[in-house]
Amino acid sequence: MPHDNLLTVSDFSVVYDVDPPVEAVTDVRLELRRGEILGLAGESGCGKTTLAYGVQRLLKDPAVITGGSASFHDADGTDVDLFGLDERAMRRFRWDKVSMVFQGAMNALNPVVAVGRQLEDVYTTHRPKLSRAQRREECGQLLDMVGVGRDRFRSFPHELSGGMRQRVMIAMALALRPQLMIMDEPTTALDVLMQREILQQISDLRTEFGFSVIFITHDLPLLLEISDRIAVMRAGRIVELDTAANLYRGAQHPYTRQLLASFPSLTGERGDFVRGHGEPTPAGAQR
Ligand SMILES: Nc1ncnc2c1ncn2[C@@H]1O[C@H](COP(=O)(O)OP(=O)(O)OP(=O)(O)O)[C@@H](O)[C@H]1O
Repeated sequence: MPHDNLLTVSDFSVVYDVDPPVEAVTDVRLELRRGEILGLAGESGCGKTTLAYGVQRLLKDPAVITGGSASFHDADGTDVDLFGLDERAMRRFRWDKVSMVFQGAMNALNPVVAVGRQLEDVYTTHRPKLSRAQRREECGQLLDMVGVGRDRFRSFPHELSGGMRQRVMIAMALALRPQLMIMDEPTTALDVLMQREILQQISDLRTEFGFSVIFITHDLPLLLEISDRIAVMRAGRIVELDTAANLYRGAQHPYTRQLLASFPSLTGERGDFVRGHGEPTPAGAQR
């Protein structure tokens, strides 16, 4: 039986070794459940990206992991100590188990290669045993799943809108069926309608495939809608972690309340945080 959690992070700390040193993440404890969408909220500079990249050991100098551990509970029943793997094993782990979609990802596509071909390359590199026909079929399915459509296989990036290109990147992130997807402001550059459609799709795909998502954004109203649970970070620490519904209805920490109150769409006329008609419904509130 696989562990209920996918990832356990304990007492994790990261310092940027500059003068004076920046304590970007301090003593973070986090348990990510299998199949959940966990939102990471907090103001710019509070350490969200450092935390998400740090547990995958993707940070470079001057970042120094000064303490803590991270354990990945693989669906096959094994526990992987992320800070104990050598570089090679870590690279393989990142490809097989985790994938990332970030804000500018859609601009990372090669402009002179058709998007389907770029998707196919993921399989050529990482699933060399697949036949060409199998690869093509997988790519077609993926393009359909993310709402691009397999008929766009031969399109070049410039022939697709930003939203479509970002969907192609999501297809790539899904290609190897990761257990964890880390999304860092993946829809921030897109218009609201496109943003909504993509988020709905991510949520549906998560239900279908059972992967977990760590979703990073400073857009708290959006997190309330799509997350199962939300961790609120401030100055490198998680100050509150609860279901979206509980945070929305009764945040405990003054900073969380302050953060909620800073979004006009969540506040009343006097700027208080209130619940009312037409407000976004937190994901967890419907269950
Ligand atoms: N290379 C670096 N050198 C020094 N300090 C850094 C470096 N990268 C980040 N920091 C600092 O570490 C802290 C956390 O930054 P981080 O990018 O993790 O925050 P964030 O919450 O993801 O912010 P944003 O939403 O703006 O991306 C900030 O104070 C930032 O200035």
